[in-house]
Amino acid sequence: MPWPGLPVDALPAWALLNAAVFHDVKIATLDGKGCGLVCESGLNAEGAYELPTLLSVPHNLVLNAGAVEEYAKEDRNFKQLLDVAGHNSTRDDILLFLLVQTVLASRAHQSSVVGVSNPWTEYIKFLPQEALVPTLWTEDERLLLRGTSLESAVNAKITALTAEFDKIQETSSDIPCWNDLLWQSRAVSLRDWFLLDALYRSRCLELPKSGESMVPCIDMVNHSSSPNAFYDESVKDETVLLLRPGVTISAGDEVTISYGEAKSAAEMLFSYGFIDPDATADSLVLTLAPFPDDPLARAKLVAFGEPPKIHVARNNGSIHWESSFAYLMCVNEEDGLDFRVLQDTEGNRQLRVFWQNADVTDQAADFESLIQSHELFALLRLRVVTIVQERLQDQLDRLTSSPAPSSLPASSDISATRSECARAASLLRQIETSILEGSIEALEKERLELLADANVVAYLGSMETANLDIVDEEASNGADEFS
Ligand SMILES: C[S@@+](CC[C@H](N)C(=O)[O-])C[C@H]1O[C@@H](n2cnc3c(N)ncnc32)[C@H](O)[C@@H]1O
Repeated sequence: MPWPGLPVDALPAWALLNAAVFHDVKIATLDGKGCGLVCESGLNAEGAYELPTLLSVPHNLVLNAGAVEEYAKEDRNFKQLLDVAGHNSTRDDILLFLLVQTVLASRAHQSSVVGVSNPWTEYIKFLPQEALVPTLWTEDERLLLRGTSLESAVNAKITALTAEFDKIQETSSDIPCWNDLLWQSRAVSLRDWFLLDALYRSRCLELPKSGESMVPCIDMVNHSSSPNAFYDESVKDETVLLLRPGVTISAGDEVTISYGEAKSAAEMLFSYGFIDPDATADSLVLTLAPFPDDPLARAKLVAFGEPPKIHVARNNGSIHWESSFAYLMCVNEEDGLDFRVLQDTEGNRQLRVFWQNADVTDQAADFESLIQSHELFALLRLRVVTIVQERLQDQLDRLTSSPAPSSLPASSDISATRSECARAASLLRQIETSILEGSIEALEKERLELLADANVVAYLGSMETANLDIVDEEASNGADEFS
């Protein structure tokens, strides 16, 4: 759709009309970051009893689950759309609302029987029409993520977004007014849906009272690893941007908040389209799949109930990793694992998980605790460490065998990629390579320690003897056949 746009210079007029108040700050265009908020005169929160307010936004402008419901009460056509295509999550409902506002904004000069205008119909015109999040990268650009933890995450998100868009089209095409407005005139494309998703992800906030929300004007504030401001909800239910305690800022300084100190480089790039090398948590998350030849693989996945993952983090040089599924993955029937399908009196069938004859269905996601007291815990831990180490090694091999953006010749496809994407991908690759190398080394150390554990040595010794006995037996059976 022709994306509606307004210059950001017009934002103060919108703010005035809608009672959003800027105090000593203004919107400005900043190098490499799009728009941002800049201080107009010096402010000081040192020893202040009341922290200086930089921006206040009335509650009626906050876009959250409740606001979408309220809008649906005013607009029965939107209610119909929401009823067939929404009500799955706050995010989905907000995206549907934004989709409608965008179409209304882009058709402002044309008469339409659907859609009630509201402050967001205008505000959406100030939002950027581009976002550097990888779901909006070109195919060539996405190749730069090969081997990083974002490779599969971005592909999965693209598949999910495409399915969402197809579903909205399918369910709303039966409603004549929405069919006319959204689909028949081809007003909306899949790329629009990707952009709305990117805008939502990079601009939504978690407010103490209003929950997951988009807040106009406050969503213009950029991120810094040493932020000078923070947002909150006031007693009057306004969303306010306040100067941080103890902070002094001068005219011309940029006002910034933190988008989350605990976010990894991959999360920052995925949600916001940039990586702040000073402020990302040294961590990564990888998917984990059960052994392809495990006959219990399907049951384990169903019992676990969520996509299996490995989390790795490095704090002050020491590695921490966690993978609940790896514990379930490494136990089998001979260890005491069992699955039974039980049927209740109403005929509903349910998969139950048993560990050493006890029903542990409710603890299936925490097998680490369940096996702590097992006499062969060290052996089970060795299996888990080996699984995790092999998965990380596979990832590292994939990462290092795909060429880094900077090592590609100018004539290669890299020239078809934007430099911001190449820079971000290159930084992500460096960060993840270093975490993977450090983690593999730590896991190898633990693996060697476990191999020296007395119980493990005794168990492996007994297995070797048993194997030799089988070989002897087979050899003597073979001799019989030829005698
Ligand atoms: C909440 S919006 C902030 C307003 C945005 N700059 C604009 O022009 O509308 C978040 C987006 O701003 C940009 N951004 C914020 N902080 C940044 C930073 N420190 N470095 C680079 N880009 C940043 C990213 O594009 C991010 O997705």
